[in-house]
Amino acid sequence: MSNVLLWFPRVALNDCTIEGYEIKKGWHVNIDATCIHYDPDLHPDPMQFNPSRFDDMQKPCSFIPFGSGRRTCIGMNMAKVTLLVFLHRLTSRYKWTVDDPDTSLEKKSHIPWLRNGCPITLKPLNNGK
Ligand code: HEM
Repeated sequence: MSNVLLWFPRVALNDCTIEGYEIKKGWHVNIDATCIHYDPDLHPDPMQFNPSRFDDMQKPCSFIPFGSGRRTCIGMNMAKVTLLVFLHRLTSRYKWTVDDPDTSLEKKSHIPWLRNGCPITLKPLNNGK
């Protein structure tokens, strides 16, 4: 599962131990969202495009595309609504034809892409109105 921000930083306010790792006060810690999103223990078969995986309750902090905690993305809800409207328009007003059915992925700078670039053809339904 791809995420926009690959990792985000935090500064430890106190000495602490997380899962056996000692972290000293003042250390800069990067939360590696990419690593979390590709962990097969959290997301079985993580390279598979499977929106139904979100039907089940997720373990806390296992899916963090908008970050987590006090500095969570303040645009999260705006982004979700914008994407909802955008996708609704694309799916309800156009007929989609996938030009190349190959679903294999390749990685570019840690981010997985469809190898074929996902060529599709959109034809407006009802003249796009
Ligand atoms: C799909 C769209 C977006 C994604 C995936 C995204 C992702 C993120 C992530 C991962 C962070 C860091 C959170 C953290 O450190 O815990 C962040 C921070 C932030 N985002 Fe977004 N973002 C998106 C859209 C937006 C939009 C639309 C806005 C504004 C209209 C926005 C404004 C901000 C701001 C101001 C912060 C800094 C918050 C802080 O440090 O307190 N983002 N975003």
